[in-house]
Amino acid sequence: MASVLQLDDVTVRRGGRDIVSHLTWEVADGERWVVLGRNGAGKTTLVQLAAARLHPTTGTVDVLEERLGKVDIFELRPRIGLASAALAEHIPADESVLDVVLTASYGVTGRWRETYEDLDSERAEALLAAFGMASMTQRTYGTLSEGERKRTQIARALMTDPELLLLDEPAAGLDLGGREELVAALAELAADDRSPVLVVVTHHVEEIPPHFTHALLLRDGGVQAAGPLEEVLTAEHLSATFGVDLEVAHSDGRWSARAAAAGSRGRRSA
Ligand SMILES: Nc1ncnc2c1ncn2[C@@H]1O[C@H](COP(=O)(O)OP(=O)(O)OP(=O)(O)O)[C@@H](O)[C@H]1O
Repeated sequence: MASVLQLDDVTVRRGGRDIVSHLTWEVADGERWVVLGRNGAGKTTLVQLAAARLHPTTGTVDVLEERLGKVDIFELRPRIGLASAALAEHIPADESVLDVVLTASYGVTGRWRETYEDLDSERAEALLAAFGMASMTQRTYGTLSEGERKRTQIARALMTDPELLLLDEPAAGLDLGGREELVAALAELAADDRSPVLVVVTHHVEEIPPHFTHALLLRDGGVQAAGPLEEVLTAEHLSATFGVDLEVAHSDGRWSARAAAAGSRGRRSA
């Protein structure tokens, strides 16, 4: 299987501190990854590296078999879909939902003088429909609920038909219904062979969609554990990652975790 992401002994130094430290991680074609870790663990920094928006201080990063520092990043970036809070801040509130998705073809936010082909519009509409937004394409982005905004951002990230899709905390700020709708949409995406390789950052194992295959647990900028979900999402690994004694459960493709009951140390599930 082709390597989609290959980070080798990567360190990112900021403010005199290593915020990612000697990190090695490989993602292959067809895989669907979740990245978990406590606040400040380095998840967003890792996504920035994978999105070719940040270079490592030391070590090497290959994205879609292109080495950062050697490849023209403006040719590489359209092959990568990214949805993050930082990018969403640049979406104008008065932009129509359809244009939010359509402008991704030009790597811009905010429509100006670009001309779009009918095929582009059809694709944008189909993507919005796939995320339950068919009836809202003419609404302005500023009038959407947080859940609707998140689904619009993912449709936008898919517009360029990327080979790698990176979603940084797509469920942040959603209510329970919104989270479940998003998880269902991501499960459908994950189950489809034609989908890009997926990497989703989250704080909560409850947000891992069915059909996801692998997990990376980050702690203090390094790898706590990485590999197939069932091997990585153990009570031991998650407890070490979050610094809390946790119990983990898994059923019907969904995961949950909570603080271990007093006296339950040593008889954790999963
Ligand atoms: N430019 C910078 N200068 C100094 N420190 C930075 C810089 N950017 C990030 N950091 C620090 O690096 C650490 C990792 O940040 P990052 O945003 O990658 O974490 P995260 O795991 O995404 O956190 P969260 O879950 O809170 O979003 C944090 O402690 C953050 O304060």
